[in-house]
Amino acid sequence: MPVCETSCFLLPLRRVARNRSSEIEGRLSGSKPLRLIHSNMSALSGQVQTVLGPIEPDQLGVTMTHEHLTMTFECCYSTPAPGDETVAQAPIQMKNLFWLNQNPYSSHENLLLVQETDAVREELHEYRKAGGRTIVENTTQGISRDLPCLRQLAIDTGVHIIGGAGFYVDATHSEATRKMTVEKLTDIIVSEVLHGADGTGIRCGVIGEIGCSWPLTDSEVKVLKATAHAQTKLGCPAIIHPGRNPAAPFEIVRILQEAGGDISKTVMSHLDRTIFDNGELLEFANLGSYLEYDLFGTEMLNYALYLDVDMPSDSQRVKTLAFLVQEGYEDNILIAHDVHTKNRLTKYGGHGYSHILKNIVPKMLVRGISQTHIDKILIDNPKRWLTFK
Ligand SMILES: CC(=O)NCCS(=O)(=O)O
Repeated sequence: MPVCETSCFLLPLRRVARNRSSEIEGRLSGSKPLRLIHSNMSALSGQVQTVLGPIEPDQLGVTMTHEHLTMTFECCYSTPAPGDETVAQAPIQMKNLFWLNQNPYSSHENLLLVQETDAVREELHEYRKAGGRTIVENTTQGISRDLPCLRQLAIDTGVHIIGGAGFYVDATHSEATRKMTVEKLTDIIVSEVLHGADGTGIRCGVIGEIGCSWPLTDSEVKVLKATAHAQTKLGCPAIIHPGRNPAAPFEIVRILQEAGGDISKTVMSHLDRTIFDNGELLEFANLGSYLEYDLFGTEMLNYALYLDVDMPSDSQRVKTLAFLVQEGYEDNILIAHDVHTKNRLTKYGGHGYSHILKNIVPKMLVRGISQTHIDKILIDNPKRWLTFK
């Protein structure tokens, strides 16, 4: 298990060599052949790849960079506290919603966002009305990725949806995945972007969310290296789910860098529940990845997936964003809700996919984050990240 001492997290950023030739061929939606002439150049260069095909970056508009529209999260089921078994097994109902919001991972039913496509479709219409245009759907192998469903939702709602290539955390890796070499994993990720995933022909437009535990497992390290190799070949965006420890994002960046990854096109997700010290946050920000606060709407006392963590409130998240802007990192910030359980949907009394646009943006303005900075966070930064090199 590669556990790293603090000193190895402080390696300087390295420039990635990007001039190796490659002869990889792929096919764009509708069967146009795609040839990678140089390692980081393809027919996708300068474009963004949605589940309906490539689009111009200017079409993206307001973008949530970390959501799920259909997935299962049974890998993170948490046994209910003694005495809570009955409520945990009851169908979701009004009188249980407070309990559910405090214990979202202790109800099996709540972990099946996959059952809520109609509700999600309605929410996407609301999202468009609120000014939203694009969603990056981060569901990867292991948590029931369903690209045909994403494609249908994009057609039904007009929201641009970008699918994710690669693998979630080790607990969801199959034995076959765990046995794969880095080269094989790289081939799979590259193919999911160039040819389509899960035998569908629907192409992913980002790598990730790539799942990491704390400590990292051997299989996760291989997937990280494969992510870096695929990114080098494709010049594409990547997004990482770090393990629940402040050292995790540093270690992951080091592994990606050493494997030739492009940190400037990589998002570190879930910083809300990962790095709490402002000094440490600035140290991490200096490494050059995008800094994602993607748990907006999640407010709970006991975070069952790691009880040591005090989950911040939305007000505290906004305060951290204001701090990062004040420190000059406005070009690196991304935000989202990471809806991944039923209780987060408005159908179940949750905040839905429009909470940031309806409630958080006004709060950001009140706390001194200017409209120009908000536009960077919601439009310009996602566009830069999602555009293939
Ligand atoms: C789907 C997913 O990975 N969500 C993240 C949940 S966590 O609590 O931030 O780890």
